[in-house]
Amino acid sequence: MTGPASTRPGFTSSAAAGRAEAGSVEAGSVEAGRGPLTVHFVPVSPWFRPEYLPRYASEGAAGMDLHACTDKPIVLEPGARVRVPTGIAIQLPHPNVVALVYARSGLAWRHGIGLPNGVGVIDSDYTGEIQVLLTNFGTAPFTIQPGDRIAQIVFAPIHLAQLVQVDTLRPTARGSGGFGSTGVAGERGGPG
Ligand SMILES: O=c1ccn([C@H]2C[C@H](O)[C@@H](COP(=O)(O)OP(=O)(O)OP(=O)(O)O)O2)c(=O)[nH]1
Repeated sequence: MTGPASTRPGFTSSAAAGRAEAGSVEAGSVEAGRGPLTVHFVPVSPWFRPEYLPRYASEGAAGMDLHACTDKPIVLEPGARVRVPTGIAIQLPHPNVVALVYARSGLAWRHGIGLPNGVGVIDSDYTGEIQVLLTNFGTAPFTIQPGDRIAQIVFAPIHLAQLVQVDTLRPTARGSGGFGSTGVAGERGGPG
């Protein structure tokens, strides 16, 4: 049974997932952080298939899942790292937009698969293939099959900062305290 059609850009129900076509990401406002964002993409791999197009897996998902676009499985030994192609290159519409590649928590929890770079930052002027760096932090070899959803990509507005030197900074309660200065117990308060 098919549920009500989603109006969310980039989201397709599993029934419709296979119908997504290259170039079919919907248009919308390009204003950063203000709703739908048009992101042009081109398939750049001979192994790319329409079902590898990133999409939101649920109506409220923040990230689109990225698929491994490979011709054969990749075996990731414990401690090893690999660069997994996704088969697509994107054009971010504005310098104030960034795409961020994050781990999938299920892979991290179940298999110890994470990103050695923490978060992948896709610059607005990068037009190469998006690649996902993965490390096997677990204890058993992990096999990535072609088409597997290996990470997720989040589009976010950013500020481009201008650094201005000043003599002093505005006082705050925290001041220079950091790196655990508030302790770990439920109630806040520094150690001792
Ligand atoms: O997980 C990632 C991280 C980066 N990139 C691409 C997009 C990004 O715009 C480019 C450069 O990434 P970054 O700035 O993190 O790399 P760098 O080590 O600083 O290299 P560069 O000197 O090329 O900027 O590589 C990916 O495809 N996946």
